[in-house]
Amino acid sequence: MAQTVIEVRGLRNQFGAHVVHDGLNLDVYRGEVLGVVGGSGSGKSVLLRTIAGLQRQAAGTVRMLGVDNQTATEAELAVQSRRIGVMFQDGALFSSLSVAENVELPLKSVPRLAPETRRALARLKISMSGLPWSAGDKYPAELSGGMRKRAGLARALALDPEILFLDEPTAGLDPIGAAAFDTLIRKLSRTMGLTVFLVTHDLDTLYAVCDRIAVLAEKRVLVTGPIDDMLKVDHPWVQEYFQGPRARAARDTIATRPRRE
Ligand SMILES: Nc1ncnc2c1ncn2[C@@H]1O[C@H](COP(=O)(O)OP(=O)(O)OP(=O)(O)O)[C@@H](O)[C@H]1O
Repeated sequence: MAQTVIEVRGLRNQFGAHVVHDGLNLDVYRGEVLGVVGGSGSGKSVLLRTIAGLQRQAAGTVRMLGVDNQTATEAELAVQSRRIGVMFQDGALFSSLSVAENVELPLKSVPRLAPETRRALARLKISMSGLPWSAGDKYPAELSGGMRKRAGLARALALDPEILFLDEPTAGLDPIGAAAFDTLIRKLSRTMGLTVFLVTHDLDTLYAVCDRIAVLAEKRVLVTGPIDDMLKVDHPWVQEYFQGPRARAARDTIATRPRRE
């Protein structure tokens, strides 16, 4: 039986009178890649931020890695935050720091880690993210969008997280760069046993990378399941998204692309 690493129950999020989530339930299992989809403004990023501890819910419970975010102590939340990694759309790097310095930053929270070990670990994560060794000395402004994303990924992986949160990892990448990023995510999840919470609009990514999909609509998780199950869901947005011409193209693409375990 798969272990639940994220358990969300009765979640409510709102900004003033604008209710984004209401009665939202979700389970995420250890080692899976969960793709979170939904229309623009359906609350995918807000859900990611709430689970990752970057913002507090108005009501409901969020339990991650056995820690309830409302009853946990500050110390427990600090330990929990070191067990997850978050990669934002544009990498969210500090522009005044080199890539290596950006990746080293989370490692500074590890007590008694010698500076040379920290540097070596940062370089390791940079190469795991598919960047050349030399990229470590570059500043974010000197990198392409795709390289910045990989640098953001390297930083998210710095502390060997158990859960990786990715917000639109392939947005803005050309199709070849996006496919390469999909392959990298799949490889990392399989080799490191990572659980991945992946917010995306990219149908190719859903087909290539995700074990299960969660669809956000009507302020909650409408349905979860493997991508093939989505074709049977009787809901206008789900049908339009998963049965439209782009979905058909993604299915055809993936049929000709070997899925790497
Ligand atoms: N800090 C905030 N203050 C006020 N409203 C917010 C805030 N953050 C998000 N919202 C609102 O919450 C709703 C959900 O936003 P969110 O960014 O989660 O959507 P999304 O599903 O990720 O959308 P997209 O696919 O367009 O990125 C939106 O209507 C947004 O305007």
